[in-house]
Amino acid sequence: MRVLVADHPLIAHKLTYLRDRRTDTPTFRRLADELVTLLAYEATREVRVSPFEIETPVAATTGIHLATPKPLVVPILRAGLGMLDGMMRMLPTAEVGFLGMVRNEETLEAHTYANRLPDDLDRRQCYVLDPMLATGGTLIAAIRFLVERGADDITAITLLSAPEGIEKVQAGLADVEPPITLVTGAIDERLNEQGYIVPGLGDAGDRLYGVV
Ligand SMILES: O=P(O)(O)OC[C@H]1O[C@H](OP(=O)(O)OP(=O)(O)O)[C@H](O)[C@@H]1O
Ligand SMILES: O=c1cc[nH]c(=O)[nH]1
Ligand SMILES: [Mg+2]
Repeated sequence: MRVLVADHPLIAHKLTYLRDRRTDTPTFRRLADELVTLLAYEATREVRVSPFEIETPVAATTGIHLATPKPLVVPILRAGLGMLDGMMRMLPTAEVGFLGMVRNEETLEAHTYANRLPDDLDRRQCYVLDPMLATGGTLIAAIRFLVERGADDITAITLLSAPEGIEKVQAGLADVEPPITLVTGAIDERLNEQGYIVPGLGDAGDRLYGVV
């Protein structure tokens, strides 16, 4: 897996306010939305395009547009939904599929409770959205799901990642053939005993949806 940390002062600035426990839910949501648009710029560098003929008021020219089949954006419910609008602003014609996954707070195992994805993802480029990569269990399960259905190029976008989780994803997907890229806003210090990212931002789902 290729790991890209989007190293930019605007991203670090917005992440600082996102982390701050004093940041209220509406501001948290807005910052998550803004951050994903910045991360999407890096994450879509290799989005597939095809030539497209147009005429400007001055001359005929060849431009590009998104190739078909269109990319698939997959937010992982619940917290990944907070990144969907920002991503769709960047890729307005992409298709959206949903995966509902939740971590068991004791065992930290990821459990899939909802799947609304196309059955056939043959040759599809997929963008997985989840703000947090902690132990990595959720991302491994989500990526395996997509690969089993034929996805041939997968980019995960996270706002924060833990070093232990990145290592686990590398090891857990070592046998997976399609190229996998992780674009993240920052790699934090570590996980704590409860599997939370340190310093992190707390529970992303709770902070996005006002459960405190
Ligand atoms: O890397 P992992 O250890 O698997 O943890 C990361 C997952 O935990 C959070 O979701 P959570 O299970 O809290 O569900 P939620 O989005 O509904 O809050 C987060 O949004 C990731 O999906
Ligand atoms: O720090 C963490 C780890 C998992 N899920 C979260 O929402 N936050
Ligand atoms: Mg949660």
